[in-house]
Amino acid sequence: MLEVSNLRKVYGPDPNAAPAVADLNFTVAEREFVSILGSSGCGKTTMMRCLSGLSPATSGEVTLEGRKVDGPPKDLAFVFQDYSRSLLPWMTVRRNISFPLRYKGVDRRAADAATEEALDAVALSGRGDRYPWQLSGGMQQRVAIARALAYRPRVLLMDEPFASVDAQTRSGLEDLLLDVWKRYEITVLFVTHDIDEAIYLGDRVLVLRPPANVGHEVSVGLPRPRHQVETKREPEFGRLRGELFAALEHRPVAS
Ligand SMILES: Nc1ncnc2c1ncn2[C@@H]1O[C@H](COP(=O)(O)OP(=O)(O)OP(=O)(O)O)[C@@H](O)[C@H]1O
Repeated sequence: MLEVSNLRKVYGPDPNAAPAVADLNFTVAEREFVSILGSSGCGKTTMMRCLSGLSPATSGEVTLEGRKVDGPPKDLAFVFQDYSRSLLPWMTVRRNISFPLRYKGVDRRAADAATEEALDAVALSGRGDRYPWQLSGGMQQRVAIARALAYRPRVLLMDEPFASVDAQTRSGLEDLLLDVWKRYEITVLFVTHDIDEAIYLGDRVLVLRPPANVGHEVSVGLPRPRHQVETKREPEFGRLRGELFAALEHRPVAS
């Protein structure tokens, strides 16, 4: 459903300058969960901005269900790392979630219903009247996820969304994400620095090498539903971790 073909992105006016993304090709199937790993500065955020239509590609293209992405598609939502900047502090949690829906033209009743359902999905039903700054970091990130879900996207792009929360909150958010991914039947692209998180969540893991292109790819055959302790104890989990670690280090990958 999502196809990236020969994507290239060069910042600045000189097209011959070093690209942030070059020769990037991959496809994502409907309802697939694809994790993306890559070293710092290799171009992951740039790639996500091109996929979301927020940043124009220098060449190549991204298509979503056969249609070229040349601006933010209405079927797509994104959640970024910095929730403190993505939520509007002067609006209540409920308004933060419903605002994009109203902006999209959804009528008030439907927007309110979608907002309540999304709040419930992220276990924040009782917090709709709070302001973001009255919530913990993990709760704020759940609001950002609820906002994306209420929007009813078919594709969800997430750029290191759990990087700024503590380890325990993070595992809770991972399981919440897997739950809503299944329930809402969405397609997810999830950028992370964390090898374990990439394996735990994904159907597939892509390793980007600078300038962002797919240097290695693994399919994750671990059964679902996944379990934070049991899944990570599986020998296959350990094998994948070793393979991805070597791929990130640009070492030959043992098969
Ligand atoms: N707006 C910009 N203008 C110019 N260069 C940029 C801009 N944004 C990013 N870059 C450059 O593009 C390259 C890739 O950056 P990008 O933020 O996409 O990497 P990343 O893999 O997401 O990094 P990190 O994991 O540290 O967030 C870097 O060399 C960066 O300096």
